[in-house]
Amino acid sequence: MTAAISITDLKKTYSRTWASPSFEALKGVTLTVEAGETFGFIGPNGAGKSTTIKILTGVMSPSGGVARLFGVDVGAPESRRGLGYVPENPSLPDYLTPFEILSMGLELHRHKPADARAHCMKWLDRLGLADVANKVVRGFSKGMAQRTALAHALAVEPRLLILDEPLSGLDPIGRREVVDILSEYRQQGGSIFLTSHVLHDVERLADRFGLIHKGELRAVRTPGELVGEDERVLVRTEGPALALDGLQAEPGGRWTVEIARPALWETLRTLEAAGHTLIEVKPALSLEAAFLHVVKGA
Ligand SMILES: Nc1ncnc2c1ncn2[C@@H]1O[C@H](COP(=O)(O)OP(=O)(O)OP(=O)(O)O)[C@@H](O)[C@H]1O
Repeated sequence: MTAAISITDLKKTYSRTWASPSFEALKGVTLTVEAGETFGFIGPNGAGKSTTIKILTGVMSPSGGVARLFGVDVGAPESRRGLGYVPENPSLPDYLTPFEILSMGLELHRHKPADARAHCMKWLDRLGLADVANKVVRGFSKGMAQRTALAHALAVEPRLLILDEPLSGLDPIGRREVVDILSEYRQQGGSIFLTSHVLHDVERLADRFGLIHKGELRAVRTPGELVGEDERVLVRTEGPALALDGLQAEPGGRWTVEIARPALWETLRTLEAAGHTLIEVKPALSLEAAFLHVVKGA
């Protein structure tokens, strides 16, 4: 089957301006995202994530290499057939309503559901926007704008969703809802390419992660591989204060401590002896830990 995304030796150099020298933002990235796969593109600020997405979506051209969507070079407009794209800060026409924006999306993509009105309302409702469906988007919060852009992308029933930091403007409940919606899309066979600074946000969603740093793809891993590589665990408890290295207070008498895996049982015994109740133990799958580990080992 043709890959949803195939990128070979992709390069981007931003040309010199009066204020700054030329800059190599992508130094030859190669990766493949299979149809039906969810790929998390993870990296710190300035790593080259948005540059990659802008090339994939035809917003800018590469300086070298090849990128294809479903086998079609991204330079050709046909490559964007069936593509749903949500940029990091979606700029919506602020004189339109969410309903009008979704309706326009259907027209542009020539997507003709049996009842277009009901179809748009279904997606607005799904993204928690039914109450504001007919209000102009001027004055919407970043989260609401992001939800509108996501509803717009999903309403065209895309075969590929490209999402730049889709969770960044959302509160924790919003994040969970959007992760659920994306999981559903994925279960129905959709392909997703999404970026994030925060591994934790996408850990439930992605089949594989690509770790990008300074314009280079340092590693591609499954969540299982990352957890296996991570030798640190996070313990959360509730109870009285005690002297324990690295123990940090959270609101409401709760505590967290990140420790090396071999120290787990001893730490648990210490916390239990101090009268603590265990809330959770989980791999300390922080971006930093996983990323440093992989980069060091690469
Ligand atoms: N138009 C531009 N001109 C010059 N340099 C640019 C331009 N756009 C991006 N860059 C630089 O290219 C590098 C990669 O930027 P990019 O936006 O792709 O990173 P990112 O991984 O998406 O980061 P963030 O998480 O902050 O969005 C950064 O150092 C950035 O400053």
